Amino acid sequence: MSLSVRLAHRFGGFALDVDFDAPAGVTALFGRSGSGKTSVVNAVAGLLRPQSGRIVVDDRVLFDSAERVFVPVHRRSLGYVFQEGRLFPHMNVRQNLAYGAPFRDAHSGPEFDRVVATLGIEDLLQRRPGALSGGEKQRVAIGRALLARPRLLLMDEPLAALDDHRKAEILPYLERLRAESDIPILYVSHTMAEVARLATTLVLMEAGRVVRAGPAAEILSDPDSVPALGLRTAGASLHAVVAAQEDDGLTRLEASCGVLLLPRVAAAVGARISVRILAQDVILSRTRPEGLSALNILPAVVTAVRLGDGPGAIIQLRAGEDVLLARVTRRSALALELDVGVDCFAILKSVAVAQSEVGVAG
Ligand SMILES: Nc1ncnc2c1ncn2[C@@H]1O[C@H](COP(=O)(O)OP(=O)(O)OP(=O)(O)O)[C@@H](O)[C@H]1O
Repeated sequence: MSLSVRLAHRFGGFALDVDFDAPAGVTALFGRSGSGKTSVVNAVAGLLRPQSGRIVVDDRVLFDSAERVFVPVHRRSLGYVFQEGRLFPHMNVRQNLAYGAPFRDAHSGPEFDRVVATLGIEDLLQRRPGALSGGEKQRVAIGRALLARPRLLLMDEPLAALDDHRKAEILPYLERLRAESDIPILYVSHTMAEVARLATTLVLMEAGRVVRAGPAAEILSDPDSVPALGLRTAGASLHAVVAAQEDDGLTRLEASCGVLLLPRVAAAVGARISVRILAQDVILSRTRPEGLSALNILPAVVTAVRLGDGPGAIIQLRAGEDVLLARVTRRSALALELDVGVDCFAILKSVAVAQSEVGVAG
């Protein structure tokens, strides 16, 4: 299943002009406030009628300005999850889940059981929304959207109203949804950690336009995307298997480039995980350093160098089968002669990896 979006629309001085495809998996629309993300979602939902363009889900045309096709909101078969769960307060969770579902087995049956289990809401079915936490409400809202059997799920900042703890609690459910559902999910966020963890496809927006679109891992680890992604949040993901939980509170991970030791990662031994390493948390050395407190020193090869206009540089590295980014000064990049093909060592500060940066490998 897939979504194809091409649209142009003008609101006063703001011009929206986008063209992208969203295959199965999570397609994140990422960009600054006011870049046009919500307007795109509204056009796909049928809440905004663009001045021109074409929107197709699978083979179904939802909008085509040339053919004068505009399918109204209620006939688009889309699931929509907002920032606030918007559940009915007088209904319990089971009734909320069944609301709007076109089939009788929405109340019970295998489809119902599967959705409820994916989202871990089995124990909440009799409760009313007033007795749920913010994260639980969002899980129910996602379940309700799924039980309506949508062709596409639209999620506009679904975690924005939650604190970091609740966000971390709900992210594994979204990862499970990504793995188990073949419905494309269009996901709006301006939180890079969330996007890096969930997105399979990334659409970067700036001032109403798409500046990059494609596989998320590729764009996130490309030094040329760093200006659009933000210097402080730029980074790449390492894939690893949890090898052991050590007695001193560290978790031993095995990645293709070597062993990593991180503060306790809440995952079972044998689990495949991905760890996001921020570019600003990587130091480079041409020789293997001795006598450093850092535990994680990985052999790597420079694969790209991007010298910015200012004092900084972004270095892309290959470490085993993974790609890393390092942010260093232009002066260091030149002094260390960090050119493409050069062997070096990437030194990671183990404390730098927050729990929210550890996800299930997609
Ligand atoms: N109905 C409207 N009438 C006039 N201008 C609008 C309308 N809807 C959106 N805009 C303008 O279009 C631009 C894009 O807004 P949009 O909400 O799509 O951005 P966004 O990237 O989702 O922002 P945020 O992250 O803050 O939600 C903004 O400048 C906004 O003021």
